[in-house]
Amino acid sequence: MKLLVKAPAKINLSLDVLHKREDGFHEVEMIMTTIDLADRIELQLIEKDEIKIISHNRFVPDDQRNLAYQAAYLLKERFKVNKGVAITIEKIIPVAAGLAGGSSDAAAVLRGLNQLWDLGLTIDELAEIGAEIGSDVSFCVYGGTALATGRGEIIEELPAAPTCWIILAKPFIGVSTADVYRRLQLNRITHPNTRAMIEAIENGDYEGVCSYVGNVLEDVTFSLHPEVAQIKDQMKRFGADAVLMSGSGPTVFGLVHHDSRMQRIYNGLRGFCDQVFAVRMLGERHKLD
Ligand SMILES: C[C@](O)(CO)[C@H](O)COP(=O)(O)OP(=O)(O)OC[C@H]1O[C@@H](n2ccc(N)nc2=O)[C@H](O)[C@@H]1O
Ligand SMILES: Nc1ncnc2c1ncn2[C@@H]1O[C@H](COP(=O)(O)OP(=O)(O)OP(=O)(O)O)[C@@H](O)[C@H]1O
Repeated sequence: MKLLVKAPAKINLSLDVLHKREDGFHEVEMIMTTIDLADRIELQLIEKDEIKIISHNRFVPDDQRNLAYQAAYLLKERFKVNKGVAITIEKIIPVAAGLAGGSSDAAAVLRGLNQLWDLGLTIDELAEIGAEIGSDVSFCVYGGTALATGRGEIIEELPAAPTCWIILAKPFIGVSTADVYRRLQLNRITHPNTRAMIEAIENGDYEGVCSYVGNVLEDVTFSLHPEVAQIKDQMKRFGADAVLMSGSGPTVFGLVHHDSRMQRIYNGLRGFCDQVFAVRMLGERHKLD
């Protein structure tokens, strides 16, 4: 038996850090939304009682370091499943890019194996299990648009953000999320206005969304990799309505309303970025069926 599951990337429309916690993680307030840039995951039941990862991307581990493996392992152990699965990952989302590629693969495996192994878990239960794998996995289990708090695993659904083009530009570098959080200087933060962003989303106010984007991790990554700040400046100069780094970076995204301007920015960036995409937001939560 075989199942195909989509694993969409996320962007952070805003990312605030409130304080550092006793457990070493940071207390965050993030507005996240899924976008139409997705890995494709194929799950196939196999005879042998093992978890097999197949990926043709040299940056993606094919063993227990893979978050998709960890998702399958958690379900298998917890629910005493004695069936094997082969997980083939067709990687479309850039790796270590701030787009939650690995987390989304793990979330897709949780949703898919819930079906394939007939576990009958609710989406909330899957999200709770996801939090054991990584802070972004719970959000990825749900998808859509949400406020994420705690270390990122407490999810409150929001209405879909006003629709527009998302232009993504990733320079040829990877960023370590742990390193960026470690270097963050909490006393130097200018906090984004998360409440105003939520209100703008609830009112379908595109200009409001554009004016309240903010990410406190930007300055850390900019100081480590000045080319990320340069891409942000370029995208602004080409005329994006709002520009922000996603997560811990290095991917920078621009919000753009008009098709013609999207095309101009896309063409302009392709000259000097490793990867450039123009996609839409997904808007809707995943459905379990
Ligand atoms: C930057 C974001 O991607 C924004 O969505 C997330 O906050 C990070 O999510 P993630 O990559 O799933 O993070 P995890 O795999 O749970 O953690 C990676 C490392 O980032 C740091 N980390 C992560 C989340 C958080 N709220 N505080 C942290 O300090 C911790 O050092 C942790 O060891
Ligand atoms: N399924 C996977 N896809 C990609 N990378 C994975 C996967 N599983 C584990 N990894 C490892 O995780 C590291 C970070 O990759 P990932 O693409 O998930 O980062 P990210 O998009 O920055 O994540 P986030 O936005 O959640 O911080 C990679 O360098 C890779 O070694």
